[in-house]
Amino acid sequence: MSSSAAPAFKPFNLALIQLGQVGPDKAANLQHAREMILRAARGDGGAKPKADLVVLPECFNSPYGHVHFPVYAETIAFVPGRPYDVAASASKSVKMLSAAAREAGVWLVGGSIPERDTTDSKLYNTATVYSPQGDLVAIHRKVHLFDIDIPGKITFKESETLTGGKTINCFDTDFARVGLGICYDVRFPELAMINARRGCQVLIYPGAFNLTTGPLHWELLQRARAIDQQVYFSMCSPARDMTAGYHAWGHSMVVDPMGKVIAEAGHEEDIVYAHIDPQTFHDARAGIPVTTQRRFDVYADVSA
Ligand SMILES: NC(=O)CC(=O)C(=O)O
Repeated sequence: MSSSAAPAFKPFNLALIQLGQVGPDKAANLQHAREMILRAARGDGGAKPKADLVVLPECFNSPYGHVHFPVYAETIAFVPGRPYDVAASASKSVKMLSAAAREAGVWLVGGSIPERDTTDSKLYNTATVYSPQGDLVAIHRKVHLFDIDIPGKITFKESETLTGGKTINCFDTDFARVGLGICYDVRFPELAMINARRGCQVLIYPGAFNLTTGPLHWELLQRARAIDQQVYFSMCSPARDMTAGYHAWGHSMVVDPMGKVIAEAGHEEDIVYAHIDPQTFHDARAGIPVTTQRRFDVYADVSA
């Protein structure tokens, strides 16, 4: 987590890969993700502007489900602030993502993958981030585990095999400070607030809502976080696959700091592009100055 001043917010192009074909064959998942990263970075062969920052969805290299996490888990052993040797990494996913970011020359939020910690063998749902040089610059372990039980609809218990992360994470690019979360983390405004109060102008959460919670909450939560923190907020989902064990909602989305949805996918494989304009961010904060109207004399500052 950076404690320095955030970089000046500059315009940039964001591309979300709503990845399809995520099946049991990890090598095939990685190969397909790589092709889509290169395609997204190049603006779909020139049809769209080239992307500066590309995002993959939650659990892009493995089927989504607690039984799969131990089988697909990879060790990463990233220590913030220390140089990371991608070539020596045991993670095939890290190697692919690093090479793809470097080849495409883009910042890359590499969705999330099941991760096994090298010291205690605990499993995490972990996002990794790469610079255009292919350096692994940040990770985020999903803090809030997706444990829900809606009778007759959906029961899911990530905590059967996963442990929740303990840190709040962001990274600096040459155009913005970007805060990270993963899926269920969006339901906890504190995480978004802390990253926003630490200077993030953009919050990105790989995610995979489902056919029960997606229609009601996916857009609402993103617009809520965008408005209450006055930031760009974006979630990137896998495409829906009704043959898979988990049916993702899709609808990868980008919301501006006024709460307007500026880009949205359907439920099939797609790449969604959005131009991120800092003026909207500055106008939102100038016009509705909640960032300077907080009453920490009345309630606690959770970001302190
Ligand atoms: N999959 C998740 O982590 C969260 C989700 O689907 C929801 O909150 O709903």
